[in-house]
Amino acid sequence: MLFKVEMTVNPPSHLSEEEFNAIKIKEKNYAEELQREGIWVHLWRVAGLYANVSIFEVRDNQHLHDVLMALPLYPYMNVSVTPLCQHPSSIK
Ligand SMILES: O=C(O)C[C@H]1C=CC(=O)O1
Repeated sequence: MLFKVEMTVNPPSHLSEEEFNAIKIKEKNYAEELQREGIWVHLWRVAGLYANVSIFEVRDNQHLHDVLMALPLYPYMNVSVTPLCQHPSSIK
């Protein structure tokens, strides 16, 4: 199942720069692992914003939920999920 996921990061004011950077390193490692596994299929920065537009390929809704809940930055993000299906004019 394919989903478009939009994430906007809201850096917390109660963490030091070092504490937040440590979370960002964990997030980067997890994001790279999910990309290597073929789960995080596309990851695009939204120009001018601390936000991304992503495509996830997962087994089911529960799988997507588990993947998103495990994001180290999840507590500091607004996340929006849109289910995708085949476009009738797509040649893929
Ligand atoms: O920077 C972001 O958009 C948030 C998040 C997504 C991947 C990653 O490494 O951090």
